[in-house]
Amino acid sequence: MAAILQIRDLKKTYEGGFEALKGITLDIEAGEIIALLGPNGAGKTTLISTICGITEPTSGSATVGGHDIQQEFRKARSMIGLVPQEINLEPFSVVEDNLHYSRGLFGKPRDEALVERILKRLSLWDKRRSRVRELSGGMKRRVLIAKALAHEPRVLFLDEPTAGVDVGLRKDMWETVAQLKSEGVTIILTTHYIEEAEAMADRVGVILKGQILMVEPTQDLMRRFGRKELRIELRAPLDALPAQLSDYDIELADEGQTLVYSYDTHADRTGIAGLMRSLNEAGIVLRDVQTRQSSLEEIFVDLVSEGSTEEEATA
Ligand SMILES: Nc1ncnc2c1ncn2[C@@H]1O[C@H](COP(=O)(O)OP(=O)(O)OP(=O)(O)O)[C@@H](O)[C@H]1O
Repeated sequence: MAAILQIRDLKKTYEGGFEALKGITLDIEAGEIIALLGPNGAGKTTLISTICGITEPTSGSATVGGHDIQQEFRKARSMIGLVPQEINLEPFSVVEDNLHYSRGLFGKPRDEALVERILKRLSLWDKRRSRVRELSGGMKRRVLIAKALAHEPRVLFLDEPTAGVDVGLRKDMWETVAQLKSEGVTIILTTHYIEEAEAMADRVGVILKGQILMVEPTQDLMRRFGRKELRIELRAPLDALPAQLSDYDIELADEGQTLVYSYDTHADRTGIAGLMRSLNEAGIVLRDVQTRQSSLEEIFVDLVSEGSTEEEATA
């Protein structure tokens, strides 16, 4: 099946010559959630704005449901719901009017039942007659999502949906997104919160300086780049590593009180059994052991710093 969103060598140079997108190519399958991760200024918003027709690409192309974003703009755009980073709602507007109005803009007939479903799904039903300015920040964000869904898009862009939202509401938002996915909506979200990508996304795309560094299933990314650490707390501290341990990728920490052994989570053999035997032979007595998997955050920081170094090296 063809990808619902196909992006081909998309470039954007802003007036003044700044290259915000340097050739993005990406396929997104129907029904998946993809998180675009990248530091400030990486080009995430520019990518979304270009696909949504807010910004003109300098070159390259993209299709949504087979419709070219430039040649068939209206068809492509009607398949997209956009939840912008900024809360751009009219403060005096009534919540439900935003949905009816947005549907109208896309030339779709008024549909009370649909608006009711969307508002209920986003826990906004009892606020339907409230004015936007009376709502909390988190509620306003939900109105933005509700509004973006009013014309029944198949693809939803969420540009930093939980920026400035407290932890409880953030989890709430994740549940909403998971529910939308279960209804077949394709979701592309940008985020600074790595845990958000980890919790929600099927795939993660890392964007840096207008380029996609990599796109991988979230689990694969963590397995491939993630390392695990075995931290062994010792009964008595060591001054130096004994010779029996010289073959292991091992370090002393906590002033000799802890041995830290790093190993590949996807290797056939972790070497842990051998290490335990060697410790025994060396007469080292253990007090406690713990394992720790590197987080997506650490992987991301590594990837971004590697990406910057490579770019500098080739510049
Ligand atoms: N209209 C514009 N004219 C010139 N430069 C722009 C314009 N809009 C964005 N840029 C620049 O393009 C780069 C990418 O910006 P963009 O907003 O796409 O990044 P981002 O990855 O979304 O960042 P953030 O996470 O901070 O939102 C930035 O360096 C920004 O200053």
